[in-house]
Amino acid sequence: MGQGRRMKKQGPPEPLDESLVTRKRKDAPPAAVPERTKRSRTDAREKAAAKAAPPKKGAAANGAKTRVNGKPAKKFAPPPPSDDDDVLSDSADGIDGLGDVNVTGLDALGSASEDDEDLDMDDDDFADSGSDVMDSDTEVKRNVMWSDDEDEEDAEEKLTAANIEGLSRKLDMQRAVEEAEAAAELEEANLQTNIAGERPKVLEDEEDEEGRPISKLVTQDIQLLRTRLNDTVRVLDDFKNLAEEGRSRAEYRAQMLKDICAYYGYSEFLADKLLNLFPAREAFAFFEANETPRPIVIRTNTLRTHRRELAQSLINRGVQLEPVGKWSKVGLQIFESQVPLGATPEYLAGHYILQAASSFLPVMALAPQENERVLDMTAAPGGKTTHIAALMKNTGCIFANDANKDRAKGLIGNIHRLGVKNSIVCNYSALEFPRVMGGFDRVLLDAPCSGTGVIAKDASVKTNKTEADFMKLPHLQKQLILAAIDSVDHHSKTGGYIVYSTCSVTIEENEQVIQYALNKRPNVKLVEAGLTFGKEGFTKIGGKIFHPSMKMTRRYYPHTYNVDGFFVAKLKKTGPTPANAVGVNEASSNNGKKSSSTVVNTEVVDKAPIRDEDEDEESTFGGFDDEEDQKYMERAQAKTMRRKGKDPKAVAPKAQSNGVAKEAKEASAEETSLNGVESTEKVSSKKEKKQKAVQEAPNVSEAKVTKATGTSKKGVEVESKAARRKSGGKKSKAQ
Ligand SMILES: C[S@@+](CC[C@H](N)C(=O)[O-])C[C@H]1O[C@@H](n2cnc3c(N)ncnc32)[C@H](O)[C@@H]1O
Repeated sequence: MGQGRRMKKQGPPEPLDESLVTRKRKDAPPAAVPERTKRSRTDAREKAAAKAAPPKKGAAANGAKTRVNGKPAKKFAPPPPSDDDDVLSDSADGIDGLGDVNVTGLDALGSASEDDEDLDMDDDDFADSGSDVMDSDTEVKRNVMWSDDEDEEDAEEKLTAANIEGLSRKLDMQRAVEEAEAAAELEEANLQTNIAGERPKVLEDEEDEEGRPISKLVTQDIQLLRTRLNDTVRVLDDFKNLAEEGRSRAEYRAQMLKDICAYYGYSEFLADKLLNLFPAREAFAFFEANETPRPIVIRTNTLRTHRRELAQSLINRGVQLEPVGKWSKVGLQIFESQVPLGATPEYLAGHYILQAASSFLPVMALAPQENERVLDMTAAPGGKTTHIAALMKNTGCIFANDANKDRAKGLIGNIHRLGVKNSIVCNYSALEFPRVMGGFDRVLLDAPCSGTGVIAKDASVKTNKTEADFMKLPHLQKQLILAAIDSVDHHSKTGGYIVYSTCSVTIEENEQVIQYALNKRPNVKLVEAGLTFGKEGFTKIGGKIFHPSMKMTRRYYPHTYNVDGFFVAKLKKTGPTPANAVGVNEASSNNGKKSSSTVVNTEVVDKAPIRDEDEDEESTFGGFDDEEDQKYMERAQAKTMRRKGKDPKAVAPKAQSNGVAKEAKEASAEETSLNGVESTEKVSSKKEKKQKAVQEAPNVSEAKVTKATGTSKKGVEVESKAARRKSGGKKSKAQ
């Protein structure tokens, strides 16, 4: 961390200090340069670093040291195995941040939050956020922060004198450094900012064959490059007054893109994609924030301890910490540690897990209740599964699934260490759900993604993502979200929710996936995620228009909340998936192999009850008995008719059996059109009756019961199965 960088808390930002808006990062004191240069991938920056940077104090690349503003780096043991891993790639462990505790210091550029509604959403949050919490009324604030989730008795306790002293010292130092930095930056900014009214000369006169300005700075002077970036941003901010005559906005944007690639080391493809997300100034802040790691955060495992107890134990070991913010009851932000956080007795005893703050958010949105059945579709290494278990107080049942066996081992390790007792680990492609199992009260889909929200953790994302990735990943994400929706029981008395999250900020992986789900599944709607901060999802961007309810989704950025970039959406399932809906896996591949379930296009599995059949039953099941099926179908039809007030005996048996599929279709259509509580009850009782009929039927095996339920529910499926039976085909595994 460079000198002068401010230790900033995670969560909603403190109100902006307008006087700082003109501060420029380019003017940061020299010590800050190597910090940025550390992540540079360009020759230019390496050269500049060699020229300008003093030798680095305490490299943080291995995440082995924690240090606080200007303090000498303290020895810090290597991090523990990944607890929190939100990127598909294994390299992006949530604990990379064990390196420098750092902040973006981007309030100077922070126009991002100026229009953020959340600014006035929860005043309390702001009371806690910001680096100035430890001023003279530190203790008062601290008590406020601690008291929200713990016993009153606890709330009255004080932190140990040692910790308070340590924190006070640290804050004094921070404040001094910050003030000096602010003064220096302002002074330099005044010097360097063009004289009022003068238009900065940003664009080169020479042009390439496509008419774009040719930059001569890239390999020459990193500081000048940064100055030009600053100036370009200023021009784009106030184009009318600052642009050179005859120059277009596109020219300045092209210049900015080029300079961002050169300065931060992005591929042009990705830089362009990210640049498109924000206005110029905010984009600059975003790129800049990706150059510094997010603060280290641990999540208290409330299955084993309380946050206060944990904090006290760690303080006694020389860890300086604070509650992460009022928005979380379990997070602790680590400022400095004398001990390896991944090897303390508390860690080994499962009292906490190292987890990025933003990873708390999807689980908070999911809000699992005690005694529910929850599916965590992509669970490894288990940061969120174990959080879900804690919120459920180890009751109910969590199915923690991951397609990657090796990663599932880490998941099992965390489950054991944290004392989770209500979880079953499975190793399926999530695309196989709900065929594997359905009827969940809630499903979390923390989807594999490109990791554009965690570039600070994994700088390789800057260059290794291609256009193909942004086609393949969204494709998978779209299939996964359909599987997630179809796995939820819309009858659930307590739930019926799906949470979709990614640690990416791209539109393709977020809003577009949700829009796809809304299009393909009319039986879901977006609902408020219940998170106290976060920017609204886009309803309109770059010519794309999304459903107005998309604003209920939440976006998180490093530069606005000092957390990893994240996206969270919460959906409520309001009815069964229509039988004619597009099935999961249609034309999709599963790890390169065509999924077995592609066989039946019409089969959209959406079943509330869990299938009882297991592998053995599946393999020994010898096919359907037409006669027996006939009896069952007649019985089911009779029930349906009685329910509708008709007398089944008044209808000829042949007509009855012929009418089965039609009735089933009608019932399905009826269910589909139902909405809201009242209708959910109707559907529920209908389904219960169906199930009862099935259970009452003599000589019907468990396997058949499930099949039969499915048959009566899905007319289309009846037809395709009947057709297969007629052609003599045996039941395939895919069925
Ligand atoms: C973002 S990480 C999940 C992080 C996890 N939720 C946590 O909090 O620790 C995405 C996970 O999805 C898994 N995955 C990728 N494709 C999958 C699929 N088709 N089915 C199930 N899991 C998959 C990856 O192995 C990876 O562990």
